[in-house]
Amino acid sequence: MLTFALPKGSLFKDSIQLLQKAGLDFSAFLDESNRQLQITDPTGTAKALLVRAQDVPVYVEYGQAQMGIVGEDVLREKTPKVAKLVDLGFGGCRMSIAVAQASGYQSPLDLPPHSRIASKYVNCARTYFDSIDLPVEIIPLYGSVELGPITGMAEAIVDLVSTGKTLKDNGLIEIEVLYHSTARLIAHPLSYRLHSDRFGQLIQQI
Ligand SMILES: Nc1ncnc2c1ncn2[C@@H]1O[C@H](COP(=O)(O)OP(=O)(O)OP(=O)(O)O)[C@@H](O)[C@H]1O
Ligand SMILES: O=P(O)(O)OC[C@H]1O[C@H](OP(=O)(O)OP(=O)(O)O)[C@H](O)[C@@H]1O
Repeated sequence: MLTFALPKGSLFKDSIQLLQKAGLDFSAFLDESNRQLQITDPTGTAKALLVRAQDVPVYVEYGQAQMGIVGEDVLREKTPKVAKLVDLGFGGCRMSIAVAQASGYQSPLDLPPHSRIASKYVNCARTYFDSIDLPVEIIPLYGSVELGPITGMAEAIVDLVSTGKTLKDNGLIEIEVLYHSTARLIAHPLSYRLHSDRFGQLIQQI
């Protein structure tokens, strides 16, 4: 039986709908009274695990799930050993650097050396600032990263932007886009090679 790791949160509903179009029904996860974290499709041919977005590649890398759906941002941050199969087109957002509008910074190069940068994406942030040779202190956070510059804890943030509303409502502006991200279908590399027919059929349907 094929097992999928599906992300809770922003990508959840689109992931369920996509698999429904491919003939796999995991809509039981949409029922909020159901607290099961693992369900089997009514056809009995596939199973899904409901996990945090950041944990999807972990289940796929370790082989507990043969396939998963996860944002490109998580793949760049975690660099897991998984096969990247298809750009699914939903979950569009960008990884950006933002600062308080009042700070006057218009480019990352305006940031003073040893600035503090708050982020959930510490590796993406580190890679970018290394690439421009600017020494910075990265402050790891787990959410509400926009509070970094507002409270004065950090000069800038590296975070996802989609509509831009969170930045706007908190008086922040984007000064650089690091990359664009959408949801990806990923697979356990060995399973993908061993079951290429089944995977190929499913990818066609998706
Ligand atoms: N505002 C957004 N608009 C569109 N896609 C987004 C947005 N924020 C995040 N995403 C995409 O959805 C994925 C999951 O994000 P989500 O916010 O649900 O989880 P998370 O906050 O990163 O994880 P967790 O809540 O488990 O810590 C991200 O990795 C990204 O690819
Ligand atoms: O540009 P927008 O459409 O406003 O979306 C951007 C917001 O979405 C994500 O936050 P999320 O909802 O995942 O919250 P968290 O990072 O604080 O957990 C991201 O970290 C931004 O805060």
